[in-house]
Amino acid sequence: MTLALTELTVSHFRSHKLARLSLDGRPVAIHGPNGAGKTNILEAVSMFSPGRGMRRASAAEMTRRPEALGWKLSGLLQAQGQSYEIETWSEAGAARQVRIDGKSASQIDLGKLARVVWLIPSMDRLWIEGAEGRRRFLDRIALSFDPAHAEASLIYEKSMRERNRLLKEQVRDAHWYAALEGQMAETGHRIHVARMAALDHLRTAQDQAETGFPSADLELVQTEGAMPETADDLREALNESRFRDLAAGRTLVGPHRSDLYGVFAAKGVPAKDCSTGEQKALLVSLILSNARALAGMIGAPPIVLLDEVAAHLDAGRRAALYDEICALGAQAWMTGTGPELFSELGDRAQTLVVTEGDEGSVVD
Ligand SMILES: Nc1ncnc2c1ncn2[C@@H]1O[C@H](COP(=O)(O)OP(=O)(O)OP(=O)(O)O)[C@@H](O)[C@H]1O
Repeated sequence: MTLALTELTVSHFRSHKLARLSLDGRPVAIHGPNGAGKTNILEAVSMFSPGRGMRRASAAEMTRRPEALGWKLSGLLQAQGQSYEIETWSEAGAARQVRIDGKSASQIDLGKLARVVWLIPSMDRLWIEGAEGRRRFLDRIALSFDPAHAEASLIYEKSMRERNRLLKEQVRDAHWYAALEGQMAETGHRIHVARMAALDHLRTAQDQAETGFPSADLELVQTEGAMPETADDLREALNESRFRDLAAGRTLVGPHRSDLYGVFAAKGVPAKDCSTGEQKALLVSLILSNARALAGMIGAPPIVLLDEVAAHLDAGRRAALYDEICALGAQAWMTGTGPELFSELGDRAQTLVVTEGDEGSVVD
């Protein structure tokens, strides 16, 4: 089975006034000069996944300046052996809407059809910078396996923000906390289970891989103590932590205190101490494992967005990446400044050229 966009219309989105793309299911190699609007196309595709897309931008930031009041993305998606008309849009900075085959739907409904995963340049420092980026990276992987993960994360974060507000205001009345902690315990436990399951899927897929990319030993660790094992344990831990949390002015226990620890398996070196190229190769390896695992689970690999990945790999690894993408049958959308970065793909990919025109980006 395949999972691919065969049409994409990008309207008033970032630098694109109106772009109509016809896709044939092959990987899509997009090249053009800096600032032309290549990444904006990948970002548009990422908006078919639940949440704020690969740049985590607000609806207003994505609206084409200066004239537009909103943006719209529509496409024809081949998924689960069928063709779906999918649309998502935002008007005047309002919450993003979704329609599938003309009917109003949720972002998660769309995410169940359009599984999308990505690697973007800001992830280059993933292993070096703070734990939040690594949690987000893992959550995206978990979400690709189960789009409802997005909902659990949203509810958890909302409840935690509210609890942190109470803590900051030094509210000591237990009854204000009980319901919030109940909700945090239930969703927090779901988040933890989904992350552990995602890691299991990745490990299995890595073991089966013969891609020439290094594999990573991955562990989910807690910044402090251990993650409570059940929802009840987490509720109790939150309850017990109240006085400590009041002193800190924030919640100190829960899945928001988890971190993803990675080791370059063959060398036994923590990912953060690997060379820049090795760190990139580890990320590519993880995204390929994600795609392979998902193909095993739902019968089709996800749509894979690789922003400026080709330029950072040597020719051998680039060829290995392309071979793996083609072997998986994934519709990978890849960007680079010149066509030479995609030469190893030959006619296995479709090429789009993006340039800057008088009225915004032009796609040929
Ligand atoms: N809301 C917006 N309205 C209009 N233009 C925008 C908006 N947001 C970003 N842009 C423009 O989009 C362009 C950047 O597009 P994009 O990030 O897709 O470039 P790119 O082709 O991937 O370039 P690079 O090779 O440098 O990464 C910039 O010129 C920027 O000014």
